[in-house]
Amino acid sequence: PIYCAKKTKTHKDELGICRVLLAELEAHQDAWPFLTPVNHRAVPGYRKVIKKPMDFSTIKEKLTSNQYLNLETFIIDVNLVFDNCERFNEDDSEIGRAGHRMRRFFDKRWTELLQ
Ligand SMILES: Cc1nnc(-c2cnn(C)c2N)n1CCCn1ccnc1
Repeated sequence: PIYCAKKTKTHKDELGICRVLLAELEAHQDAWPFLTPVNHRAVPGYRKVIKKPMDFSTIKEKLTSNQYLNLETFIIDVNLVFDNCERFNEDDSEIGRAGHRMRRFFDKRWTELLQ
């Protein structure tokens, strides 16, 4: 059609996309470092270095308690998981590599879902 309005997504549509994306992140084989909050009592330096801890279970709790205004605020929290991982872990480490793989997977999936 000549006139093609950009279909705006309702809040419900966006939250549906967040649920799909989070389920895929949690199911990913490289998700294991990010499934639950880092135990900062057991990980020296973590609380000092990482000002805003974030993990997939916390994101799920925020999603189910309607704390995300839109897809963007959800994406900000997911990226926080990966940015924290990069800050605290060497690129050439098990957890560092898992973080890079998960970020690449997430970037690919949300751009696909938004097309
Ligand atoms: C996420 C994340 N970023 N850094 C760590 C971590 C935890 N301990 N150490 C020495 C790190 N560098 N994590 C959490 C990884 C959670 N984990 C570790 C083994 N199974 C889950």
